[in-house]
Formats: sequence, structure tokens, C-alpha cells
Amino acid sequence: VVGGTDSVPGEWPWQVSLQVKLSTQRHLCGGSIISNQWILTAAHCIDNLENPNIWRVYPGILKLSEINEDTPVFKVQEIIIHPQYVIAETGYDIALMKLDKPMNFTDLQQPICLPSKEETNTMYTHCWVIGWGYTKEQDQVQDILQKATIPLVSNEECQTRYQQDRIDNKMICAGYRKGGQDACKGDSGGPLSCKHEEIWYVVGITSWGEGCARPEQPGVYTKVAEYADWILEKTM
Ligand SMILES: Cc1c(O)cccc1C(=O)Nc1cccc2ccc(C(=N)N)cc12
Repeated sequence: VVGGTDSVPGEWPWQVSLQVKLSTQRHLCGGSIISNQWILTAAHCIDNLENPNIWRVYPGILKLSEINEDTPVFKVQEIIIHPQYVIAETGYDIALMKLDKPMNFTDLQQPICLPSKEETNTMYTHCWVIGWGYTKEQDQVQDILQKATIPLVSNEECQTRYQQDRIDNKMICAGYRKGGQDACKGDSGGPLSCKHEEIWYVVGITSWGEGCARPEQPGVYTKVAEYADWILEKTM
């Protein structure tokens, strides 16, 4: 996250670190707990990493440095990538990970609500992007989970900012015209979390953007409400 601040323990209990264990293990993407056995993330996180056995899911984490051999970790039983996904810029950047066993919910790990598809026109005014991703375009993964509040941008305005791409109604954009605060590489797959009438919803999934936090280049997110049926079909 560019222009963010440190989160505090338990502030974002639905946020998970998705890590890949090859010769070494490292954080690659964020994800959201949406039930006791399912994680919502971005399909582009899985590019060339489709084998579920290499993934490790860490819930209830604030600092990546707190992870050690004794830290509770989940393996992945199944990965479901949206069938129409090709690359983030053309959409359908959504995937589900089924944990090898159900997790118990605690103050530090619990689900975020899915928006219903009827809520595709709710005007969310209190949205936050979170993650351990870069804090500038040439950077590295951060230790402490970062947060930044970002205003939603209309698709019409977002389309004018991205002339080379099609910003369709299954995408949602967020950013400041002057830039400065945004998601970035390593935050991918994490939630754009919006509080509406005292309830938090995963309104977006961090997907792409031209650079990070550049003026007039908002972040582009997968619009979760547009996939409510698909998510329920795959997870129920
Ligand atoms: C291509 C690239 C890098 O190599 C390093 C950092 C950023 C980029 C880049 O252009 N954009 C990005 C690459 C990968 C994931 C990204 C996620 C969010 C955003 C966002 N602005 N909301 C930009 C991303």
C-alpha cells in the first residue's frame, strides 16, 4: 500500500497472507476470509502457480516477521480460478482457495461479508485498501500490514484514465486524482473493504493499475458484487 499507515492487531481479521513454498517461502498476495473454509483472492496471483500444494495461508497475522514454524497455517485443498480470466486488465480477476480444513473464528481471524448482487449501486463512502505490498513502485513486501482509505471513482472517470483498457461494470476503481495513496504489487488479491451501516463488505479485490498511486491513475479492483452468484455456486 502506498501512502498507508500501520494497522493494529485485529483491525482487519479477514485479511490473510497467501504464501508460496518452493525452495523458499514468501508472501505473494493478500486474500479475504469469506467462510470457515474459503479464501477470496485474485486470479492473477495464481498465474503459473496453479498447484494447490505449494500454497500456505496465514490468517490472524499483523507482521509477516511473526510467522515461524509454530504459527498456525492452512494448506490449500482446491483452487478455483474464474473460467473467463486471462489477465488482470481484461477482468474476471477472481479466484477461490478451499482450505484443507475449516478454521475456527477468533477476534483475529473471522470472515468479511460478501456484498449481494443487488448492492451493485450502493455508494460506499468508507473504503480501505490493506496489504503487505509495496509502498512505492520499486519496493519490496512490507512487514506490518498497511492500510489506507481511498475514495471510489466512477467507472466513467476510471475509463477516461485508462484509454487503452476497457473498464467494464465488473470492475470498480478507487483513487485520489492527485494520487499518493493506492494499493500496489503484493497487495493483489486483498480486499477493498468498505463499511456500510456498521457492516464491513469486501467490495473489491485488488487487481491492477498503471504503476501505483500515480496522479489520475486509480487502482482497479474486481467488483465482488458482480460475482456473488459465482462465489455462492462454487462455495456452497
Ligand atoms: C508493473 C509494476 C511493478 O513492476 C511494480 C509495481 C507496480 C507495477 C504496476 O504497474 N502495477 C501493479 C502491478 C501488480 C499489482 C498491482 C496491484 C495494484 C495496483 C494499483 N496501482 N492499484 C498496481 C499493480
